[in-house]
Amino acid sequence: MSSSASHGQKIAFLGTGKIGEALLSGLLRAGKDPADVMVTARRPERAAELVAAYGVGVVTNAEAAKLADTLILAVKPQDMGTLLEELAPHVGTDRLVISAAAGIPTRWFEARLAVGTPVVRVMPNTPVLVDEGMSVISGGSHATEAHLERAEEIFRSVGKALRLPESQQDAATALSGSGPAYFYFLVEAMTDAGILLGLPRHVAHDLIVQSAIGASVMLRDSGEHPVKLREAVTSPAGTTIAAIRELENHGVRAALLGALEAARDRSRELASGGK
Ligand SMILES: NC(=O)C1=CN([C@@H]2O[C@H](COP(=O)(O)OP(=O)(O)OC[C@H]3O[C@@H](n4cnc5c(N)ncnc54)[C@H](O)[C@@H]3O)[C@@H](O)[C@H]2O)C=CC1
Ligand SMILES: O=C(O)[C@@H]1CCC=N1
Repeated sequence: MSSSASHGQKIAFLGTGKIGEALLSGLLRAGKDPADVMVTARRPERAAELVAAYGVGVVTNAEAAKLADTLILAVKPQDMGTLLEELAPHVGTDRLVISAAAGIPTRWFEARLAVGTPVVRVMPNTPVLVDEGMSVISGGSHATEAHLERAEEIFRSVGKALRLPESQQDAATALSGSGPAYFYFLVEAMTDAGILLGLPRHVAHDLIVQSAIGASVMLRDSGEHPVKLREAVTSPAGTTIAAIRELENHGVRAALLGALEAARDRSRELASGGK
């Protein structure tokens, strides 16, 4: 991973909840100087926690706009309207505004910021906490190649970053933004299945988690199609095909198609910071 994430540039996190803190910790691990990082927080106790854990500065949203070169907005889509009202008068067009919010398009920010302010939309995911994030990046109408590279440098320091047209952001949100949750859900359900089969919970957990890690590394590194990898596990008249038949009988594939479509649709609904 890069050890020079936006070297010397000052970065502010506006909203330091789950994803904001995950990104913050990743940037610091990648070598970013805490003196160049600031956060904003609504509650003083939260601010104190972040200072104690990371040694970064705490500022107000307006101060962040004045002090930081790059502003990473990581509040809920529903809170973005209030944040922008507070922030917009202080953001110069020489700042880069990066939004990590689901759904909200760059044009929504551009309409609220001074004309010409560069905006980049990014959909990261929580594995940025372990430097295995997947971040999808799209530029708004005033974002130059240099702005996109600055955003890429930040998000590459905590995993992979991929540029996609903004029209594909809602789909990317459904796949990689929410994606880790689907795997956790599966692991949780399969651990319960282990309990049903009589294994102690910690044993079931360890068996499934290591299987997930092994399968993930093979998916990434083997160059094989997932169907091939599954076929290699599925012995004739064996155990795996008995399980696969149950999954097919219960429409798990169709459920996944429907689930990701629902996530994509919800992202679209959040386009205006909706409820
Ligand atoms: N959690 C995830 O896996 C991912 C979340 N996102 C996006 O990141 C954003 C944040 O999501 P989470 O971290 O899950 O939510 P969260 O609720 O954990 O964090 C949001 C934080 O923003 C703070 N906040 C709200 N208004 C503020 C304001 N005006 N000034 C300063 N701080 C303020 C809240 O106090 C809270 O700490 C959302 O827009 C979401 O769509 C994107 C990718 C993945
Ligand atoms: O659930 C959400 O809305 C956020 C966006 C992607 C992952 N978490």
